[in-house]
Amino acid sequence: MMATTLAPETPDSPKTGDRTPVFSVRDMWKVFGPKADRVPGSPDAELSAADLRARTGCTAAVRDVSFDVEPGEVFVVMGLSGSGKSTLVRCLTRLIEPTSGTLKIDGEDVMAMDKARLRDLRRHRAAMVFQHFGLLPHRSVLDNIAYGLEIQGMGKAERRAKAAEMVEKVGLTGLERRRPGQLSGGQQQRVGLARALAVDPEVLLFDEPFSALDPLIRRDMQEEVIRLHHEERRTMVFITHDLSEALRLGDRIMLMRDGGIVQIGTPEEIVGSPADEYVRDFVRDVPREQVLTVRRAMRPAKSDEEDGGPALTPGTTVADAIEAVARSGGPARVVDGGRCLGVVDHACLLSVVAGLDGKEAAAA
Ligand SMILES: Nc1ncnc2c1ncn2[C@@H]1O[C@H](COP(=O)(O)OP(=O)(O)OP(=O)(O)O)[C@@H](O)[C@H]1O
Repeated sequence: MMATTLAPETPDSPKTGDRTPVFSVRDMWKVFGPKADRVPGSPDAELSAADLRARTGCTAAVRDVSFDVEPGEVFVVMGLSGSGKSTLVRCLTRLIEPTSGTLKIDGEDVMAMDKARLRDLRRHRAAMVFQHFGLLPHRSVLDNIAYGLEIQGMGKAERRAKAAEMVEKVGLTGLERRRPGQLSGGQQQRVGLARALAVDPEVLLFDEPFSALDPLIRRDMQEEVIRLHHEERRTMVFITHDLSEALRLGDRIMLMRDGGIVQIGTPEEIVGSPADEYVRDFVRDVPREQVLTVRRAMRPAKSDEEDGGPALTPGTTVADAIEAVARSGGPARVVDGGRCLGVVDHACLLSVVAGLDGKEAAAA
């Protein structure tokens, strides 16, 4: 069994559990190699990746994976190269056929879908944005964006009008007539994004879309995704091997290693309560004060502290709380819906930064 931690509900993260998940994955395996379907459920399934390869010639790219993607969340799949991210996300629309397990979209069994239904799923419900944008070189920006609509059979005038809307949405106004070769990498990725958005899919799947971009443009594109997400609340599954990208974008992060899940949690849970040494190592250099919040740092308020001092929401980062406490010179209250949940002072903020908050703080 893989150790998985499911995120608890918090006021700042999308609610879980009260709606049908967009994707629901259970016990999924994808094994490449000879007689791959014999591996799941057999004693070989317990072997390490290297031993499995040596004994059977098979690679378990996805290993007994179970998780839900909730409506409206940005769900980040993170892991080192070869950990199984791309294979897993391609399995979600059966671009790669899972070897075993169950898979549902909005409660509907994806494994039972016939070819026509699957085509419909990929065209209308789950659009993919790739690292290599796959743009058509001889078509204009506008026609590239309209391409998915053309495949859907939409008439020319209608699809161009829709594409023009998307041009504006992703900040490409003025570039509609250009060919992809006349655009920068970041602009080309915006075209890829606009093309995926144009079909108005329920969920966007991003496969390392920004890894070829230089850092400043990458940052721009991340902000674009965050802005779009805030505007539309569209569900997004985002693959990256970059931890800072995962922390910036993810409502929840699923960390993979050797095809399995090591931990699923909010950025705060991953950084603040790593599931094991592997995760701890992964997050070692993360500036904790920028990810952890006062929810984790606070202590109970004494009776004379409940009314005075600055008020912070529970989602305030420790970095912002340090500034508030330094300015006021005294403790700050953590207030939610008019109720004082606790206070943060110099000592508790410092212990979070120093990584001394540990289990007692989480329990409190
Ligand atoms: N068609 C295939 N046949 C055999 N093995 C494969 C195939 N595709 C992927 N693999 C193996 O499955 C494992 C997971 O690969 P995958 O591409 O999903 O990882 P990834 O985490 O997306 O890596 P990267 O970040 O480098 O893209 C790797 O060991 C890879 O070599």
